[in-house]
Amino acid sequence: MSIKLGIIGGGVMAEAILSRLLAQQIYDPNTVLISEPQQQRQEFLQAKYQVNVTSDNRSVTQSEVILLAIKPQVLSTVSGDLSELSSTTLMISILAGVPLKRLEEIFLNNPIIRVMPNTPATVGAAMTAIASGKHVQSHHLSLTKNIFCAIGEVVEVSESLMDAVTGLSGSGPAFVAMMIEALADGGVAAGLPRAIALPLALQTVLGTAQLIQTTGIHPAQLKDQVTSPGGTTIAGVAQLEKQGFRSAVIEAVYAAYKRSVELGQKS
Ligand SMILES: NC(=O)C1=CN([C@@H]2O[C@H](COP(=O)(O)OP(=O)(O)OC[C@H]3O[C@@H](n4cnc5c(N)ncnc54)[C@H](OP(=O)(O)O)[C@@H]3O)[C@@H](O)[C@H]2O)C=CC1
Ligand SMILES: O=C(O)[C@@H]1CCC=N1
Repeated sequence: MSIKLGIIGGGVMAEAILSRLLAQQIYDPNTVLISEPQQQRQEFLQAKYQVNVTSDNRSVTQSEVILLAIKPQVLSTVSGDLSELSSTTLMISILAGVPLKRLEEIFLNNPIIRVMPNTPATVGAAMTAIASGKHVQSHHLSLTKNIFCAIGEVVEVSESLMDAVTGLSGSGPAFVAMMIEALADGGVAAGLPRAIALPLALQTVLGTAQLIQTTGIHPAQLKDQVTSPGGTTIAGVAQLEKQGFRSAVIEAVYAAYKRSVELGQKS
């Protein structure tokens, strides 16, 4: 069977996307080829997902779609392997920071779409932003939306916003995971067994996100609703403000954005 989806780099994000695409039957495993240097990782991916694997990036060049899922730092090395690329292959890059302009210098005539998904892809709850390059036609965009709608929500943005997207929703799962961990630690400090604290923390974050999403309430209004006069919540809120919680989160997203810009300049 011919290869429809070639993936270069079989790491964390490739697996997060692949697992969902196969579960949703967007691709048959026979039609997927992953190029990955580590033999142990190849064997793992082949055994778990029944996909084709290789260590030779050149084997992927005739795929209908190529998902570039390597680190931005190895793009130059990988581009040398793709000199025989078919000009009809749709290139989808999830590389943080790397601009379309740079990708179009490498893959001269190919349609290229810059995409920033996130790891909740594994459970179909990703947030993905996409920006199209100059050779992209409507059928390329439809194909890309079809792929990324299968792993969660999709938004089309101007490329100039992609580094900011990367700082927020690309890196965001790590920040939220730290918040969940810290909430659970707080519960443990207050005497809860960890086995109880973690599910409480998790459901609190999940439920709050659902509440804000479903009702459309502003986050500040929800905070006010929870905060009884002279009560427990305002005592906690005062501590968060004293410790610079909101500022820390803002600065985290901004630092991730700046790093995305920097990675693009180095690519
Ligand atoms: N992790 C995330 O949450 C997100 C990541 N991204 C982007 O996705 C990309 C991949 O990130 P992530 O999955 O976290 O990284 P990983 O390091 O987990 O995956 C990259 C994979 O590429 C392999 N690789 C290295 N060199 C080559 C090569 N020359 N040819 C083919 N494969 C190679 C690596 O192998 P080895 O380990 O042996 O080096 C590794 O398995 C990055 O560009 C990142 O910016 C985008 C959104 C979210
Ligand atoms: O940390 C990184 O560079 C990648 C990009 C977005 C999430 N992870």
